[in-house]
Amino acid sequence: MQVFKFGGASVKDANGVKNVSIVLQKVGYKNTLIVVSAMGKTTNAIEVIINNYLNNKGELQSSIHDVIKYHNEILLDLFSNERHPVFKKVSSLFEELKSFFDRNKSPDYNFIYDQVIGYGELISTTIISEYLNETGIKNNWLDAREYIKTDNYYRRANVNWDETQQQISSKFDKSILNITQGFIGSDSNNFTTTLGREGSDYTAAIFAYCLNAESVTIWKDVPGVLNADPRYFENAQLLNKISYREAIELAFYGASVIHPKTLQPLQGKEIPLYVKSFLKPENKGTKVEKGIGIEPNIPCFIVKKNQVLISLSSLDFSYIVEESISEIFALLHLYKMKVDVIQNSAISFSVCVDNIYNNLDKLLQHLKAKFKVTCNDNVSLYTIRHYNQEDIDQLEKDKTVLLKQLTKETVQMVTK
Ligand SMILES: Nc1ncnc2c1ncn2[C@@H]1O[C@H](COP(=O)(O)OP(=O)(O)O)[C@@H](O)[C@H]1O
Ligand SMILES: N[C@@H](CC(=O)OP(=O)(O)O)C(=O)O
Repeated sequence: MQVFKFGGASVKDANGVKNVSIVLQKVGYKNTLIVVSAMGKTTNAIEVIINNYLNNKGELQSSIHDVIKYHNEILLDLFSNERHPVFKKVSSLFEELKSFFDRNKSPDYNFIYDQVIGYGELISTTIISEYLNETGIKNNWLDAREYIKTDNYYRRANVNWDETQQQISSKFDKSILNITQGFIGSDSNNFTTTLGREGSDYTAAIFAYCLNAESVTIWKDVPGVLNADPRYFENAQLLNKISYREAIELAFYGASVIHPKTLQPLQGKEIPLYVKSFLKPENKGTKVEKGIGIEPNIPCFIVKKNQVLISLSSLDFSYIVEESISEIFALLHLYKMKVDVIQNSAISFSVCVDNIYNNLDKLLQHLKAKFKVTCNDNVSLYTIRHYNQEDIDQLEKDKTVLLKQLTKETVQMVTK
């Protein structure tokens, strides 16, 4: 049993979908589960729909129409016969989405978000499943929400492993080619939940764990895991092999090529993870497995743009120690801030965060009641694993370093 994951970038247009079929034919698809994300930037587009529903009703219909149009163009390119049942299936999914807005009475943004955002994945898998059937790759479409069971912490739900294992063990047919959605699950009341942005890799790992799969392959627009994001660093090099530990560290520091939660279930059962190019599927890519370090052994660079550096000091020169630090962390948790780096001294505390859920203003308001607060937004966080001084000097050139932290293996710098 193997699990394949195709992300939004791999199915951003009709050619991408056609390429999924080519990849499957080249590498084989016996006893395979395919996990797919929403097409291209659909998740961002549905976020716009949700914001319009809540704050800008006048734009709601046109933002829905944009997403329908994008998918219709892909459908028309893939299916020459407009009477093909896929057209009806996709339009009923859009009808369902719209009818949620008509019915909904909840004012809870996180709940609304999760009921709507997963339509990107439901639609993409419907289109791809039908297209593969059309090209002779017979497959079975599964609703991931019937398998991935979670709590109701909407937008970053936690997996209920026992329930999920039970659903997968009792219902999943390993002998056929299955296709399902990444990113979504459901709670005990069967409301849709999501696993956090970019969570489809994690879905693949959850299924792999519960199915005792032999491997997971994430198909990417890059040759594999590189020692740096090629969008920001020239001459990024392919890492042939990395250990789970190293991959967890890279993902944790923000290497967006693998979702951070993905590695933990895989390493638990020593299921290897391959990261390969969907353009050159025959190439080896990167293998993540049990073992030591990285091969080749070179420094790895990670950059997270658009972060926020919050610096706090006490109003009355009292120490910022255990009690106040735990209070600060409670607020960071409450506002779902992703903490990147912290640094503290006697009367000051700095934290660099990723404001993923747009709660910064609320957090700052809360903090200002207790601390003197300064905030630098739009800063970049650079991390180098296995650094040397030359790399640091190179990075620091032309930048203002606001915070720097070194350990034996890792240096982190917040820069403006
Ligand atoms: N260390 C890295 N190695 C390879 N790619 C990286 C790395 N860090 C960041 N990336 C970026 O991740 C991108 C792939 O992720 P993403 O676009 O989210 O794909 P998907 O939609 O398939 O999930 C690459 O195009 C690359 O720019
Ligand atoms: N579609 C979701 C889940 C996901 O994992 O997407 P991708 O595989 O394209 O990063 C998102 O954009 O967050």
